Amino acid sequence: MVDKKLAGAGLRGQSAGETALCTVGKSGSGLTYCGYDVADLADNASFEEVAYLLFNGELPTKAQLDAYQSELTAMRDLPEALKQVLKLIPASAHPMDVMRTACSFLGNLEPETDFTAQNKAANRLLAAFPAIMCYWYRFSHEGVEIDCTTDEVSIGGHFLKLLNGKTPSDQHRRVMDVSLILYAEHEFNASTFTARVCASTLSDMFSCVTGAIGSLRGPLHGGANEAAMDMIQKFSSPADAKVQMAAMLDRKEKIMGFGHAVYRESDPRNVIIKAWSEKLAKENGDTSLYDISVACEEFMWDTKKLFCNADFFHASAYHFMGIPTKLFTPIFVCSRVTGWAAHVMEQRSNNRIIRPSADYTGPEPRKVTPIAQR
Ligand SMILES: CC(=O)SCCNC(=O)CCNC(=O)[C@H](O)C(C)(C)COP(=O)(O)OP(=O)(O)OC[C@H]1O[C@@H](n2cnc3c(N)ncnc32)[C@H](O)[C@@H]1OP(=O)(O)O
Ligand SMILES: O=C([O-])CC(=O)C(=O)O
Repeated sequence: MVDKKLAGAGLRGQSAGETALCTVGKSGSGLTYCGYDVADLADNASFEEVAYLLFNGELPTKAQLDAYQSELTAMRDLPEALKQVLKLIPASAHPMDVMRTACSFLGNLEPETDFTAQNKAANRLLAAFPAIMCYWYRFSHEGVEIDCTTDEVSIGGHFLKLLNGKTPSDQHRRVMDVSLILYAEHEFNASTFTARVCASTLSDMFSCVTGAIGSLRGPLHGGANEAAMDMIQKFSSPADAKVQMAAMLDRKEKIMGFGHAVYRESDPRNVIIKAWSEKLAKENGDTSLYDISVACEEFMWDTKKLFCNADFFHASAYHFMGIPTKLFTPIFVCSRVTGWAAHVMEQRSNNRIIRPSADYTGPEPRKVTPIAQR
């Protein structure tokens, strides 16, 4: 019998194509990238190794990784014209709109002229996104025009240094690295499917990624980490969290950061980022927000059998590292661009335009009544 939750609207439970990139809810802990368990990658690899894996199908050797990191580092700076555009975007804009506009604009300046340039386009976006986010944020919020290059080797460290203007701790660098690994790829989720649909028309990489950013922005998808933060900050204690969440459920509100379209009992990314959130809370000497988050997790499981997805403990973990809440979902972009681009490449390698059918529910065929008689 078909699981009710995996049937019905939203194409739930239906296969919409093939992929060699990822399994969700199948083997190992429930999430694999090119055959590697995400927990194994989070323990034993860097985000750049994962990006290389997604783009090439195999983990790099040390020499390949060094070359790849050098290539990415050289692509970090932003063109002057893009900086000018970023300066025009007001502080009141949502950073996801900034990411979408900047991605699209970079596609005007450095178009992917043909598909032989797809790796270059993907790597350019991967290298440039942290600077795009931080250049706009620091100019619009602090009036500072930052240098978009840093001496940080990792993308996570580079982002933290651009954001704070100082060298991050090893611990914060590592948490960012793990976070970027956890968010990198997730099969046919809404934003990746957007990218694949766009790719299936033989469109360019920048258009595919721009569309994907728009899909990730919503609170039912990547926007949930920001929404979860807004929610937990309103709770004054674990007991208050439970009272307020019960009221939210009575009002039939969705609790952001809980539930999943595919996983049924847990999201394997949660246990990993939750452990880092706890470590960071202790390091900060204030575990109250972590304790509130744990109370939310217990309450949702006890009352609704709903579990934390990848987004929930990312909220407190990022918060403990001093990252502004509105940048939470853009960080997801900095990571998921690897999965999106890998899927675009995969779609192109065996393409047929994605064009499903619809079940018609409208009126029976009828004749146009002349406008004067309607
Ligand atoms: C990285 C990511 O993108 S992970 C997802 C991030 N999104 C969120 O955290 C937003 C909150 N969660 C949700 O809205 C949903 O769980 C989704 C969008 C992730 C999945 O949606 P669906 O596949 O439709 O969920 P599912 O079929 O499991 O829902 C089962 C029931 O639980 C309810 N439910 C699911 N999640 C939640 C939630 N977070 N809060 C309250 N109720 C929920 C549904 O409304 C549904 O109730 P019903 O049977 O009375 O209609
Ligand atoms: O798979 C999904 O539907 C959403 C998700 O967890 C992700 O994109 O990481």
